[in-house]
Amino acid sequence: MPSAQIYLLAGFTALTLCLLNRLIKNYLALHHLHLPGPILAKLTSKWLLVNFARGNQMNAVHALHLKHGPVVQIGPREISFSSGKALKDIYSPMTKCMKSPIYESMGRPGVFGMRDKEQHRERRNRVAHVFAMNVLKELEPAVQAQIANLTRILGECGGRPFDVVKPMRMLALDIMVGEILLGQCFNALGAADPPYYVTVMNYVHPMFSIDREVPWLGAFLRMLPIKKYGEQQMRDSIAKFGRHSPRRNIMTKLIAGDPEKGTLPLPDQNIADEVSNFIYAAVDTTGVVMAYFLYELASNPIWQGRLREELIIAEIREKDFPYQQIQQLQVLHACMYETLRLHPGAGVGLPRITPPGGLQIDNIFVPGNMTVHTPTLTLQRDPSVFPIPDSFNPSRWLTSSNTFVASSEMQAHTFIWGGGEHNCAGQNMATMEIKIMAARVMSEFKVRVESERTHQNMRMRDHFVIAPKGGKGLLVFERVEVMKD
Ligand code: HEM
Repeated sequence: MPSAQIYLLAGFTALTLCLLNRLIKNYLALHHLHLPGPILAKLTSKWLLVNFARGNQMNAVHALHLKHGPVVQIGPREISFSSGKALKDIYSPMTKCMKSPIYESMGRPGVFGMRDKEQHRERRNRVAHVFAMNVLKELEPAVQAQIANLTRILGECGGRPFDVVKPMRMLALDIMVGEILLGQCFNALGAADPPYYVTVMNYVHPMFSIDREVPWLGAFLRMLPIKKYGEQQMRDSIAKFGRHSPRRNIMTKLIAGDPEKGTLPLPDQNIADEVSNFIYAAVDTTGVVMAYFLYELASNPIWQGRLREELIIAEIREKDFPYQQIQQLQVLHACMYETLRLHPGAGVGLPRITPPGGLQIDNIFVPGNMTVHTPTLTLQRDPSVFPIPDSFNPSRWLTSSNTFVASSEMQAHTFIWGGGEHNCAGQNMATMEIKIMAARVMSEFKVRVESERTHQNMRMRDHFVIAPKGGKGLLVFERVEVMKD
């Protein structure tokens, strides 16, 4: 009778053969294309997963493009393209690519995670009314009040170093989730402890992608309280205000539907799902971009000066910061675009799957069911389109008479809000918040970086959404002298 060692050896050999078989299959999947890329990435998707888990996917892929050019293989069945042509092939409204399965693990089935094109189109139409410009107008007073709260806190700091990272996230939470989504104030900005589900969100980001590779962890994800958050908030809203409340927030608007267009409200469960996903889509993206906006202005006093000059000429402060006018400011727009070029909320490629019959992408025929993407960070730092790409230079977006302009090449290499049918539904809301914040803060304060440490801390990492590596960024805000006639 064979001994236990022989069984063990047989088991080990079988396992090794299985693994080898898998690695060889992986290696051969795209071998005929002879693409550059790390050998490990061609053998196993764990190369990308490890980089993701370390918050290093965006930087690792960017480094590969700098080394190898516009096409690199980053997984056995995964290719990253960095040209404007590829961007069009993968993400245009007519593309045959669809969102990759990873989106199904990003929260609950809502407009963000829906992969089926028909289903997505129907849902997007059903929620579109809450993102309309007239809704923005109604929401402006609440946004203004929250940002006035920020400038009050900055004033109270009295020139002491102020960490912009956590407060900007809390501000986005107060505005996006509190005021805009739910119509109730969290007062997270300035609170000693953040609301509980912020802590949960910190874990959710990395878990999403781990769920892609280690599906049993999905079971754990489904147990997190963030999943139930939308439901509780919706029940509270209906109990407090009824189903036909004239109150101005997205929750009440979703519950009421869009009577003007005859759009019926979604079933309650779907509303809860959407609200839960909007929280994910809205808070960290807007919060981190605002933090980087202040950081870039602090690092570039010349642009701070030019922006302040524009604000003074337009008498924005005297007129109490009306968004209708802030919206028209060209230097402000250029500064915001330049911030988003360098620090796109989502800097990694947004993963898409090629159609079963394959697809020609930037002169390469990619077989069906492969993951393809265009990393936003790399695209927006293409030196042939944006010279000296790592430097903050809003003048690349401005004519000599300070009019915002983007050449067709620049447009083709800008992917701040995603594209095609999946472009960001909340981009107007985010823009309003970012611009009012910058206009109010720059009208009242001069800002500078505290020390070299700030630059180190603000270097970027990402877990789909970008974040500062050091988790904080100390800036010093000092009141601007108000000129009197
Ligand atoms: C600076 C802030 C923001 C940035 C940079 C940003 C960026 C993006 C990007 C790149 C996408 C495309 C994702 C993909 O295709 O995988 C997206 C989608 C989306 N965003 Fe935003 N976003 C921001 C703020 C917001 C806000 C405030 C909301 C409000 C709820 C929002 C709601 C959404 C939704 C619902 C989608 C999914 C759209 C769809 O697939 O139909 N975003 N966003």
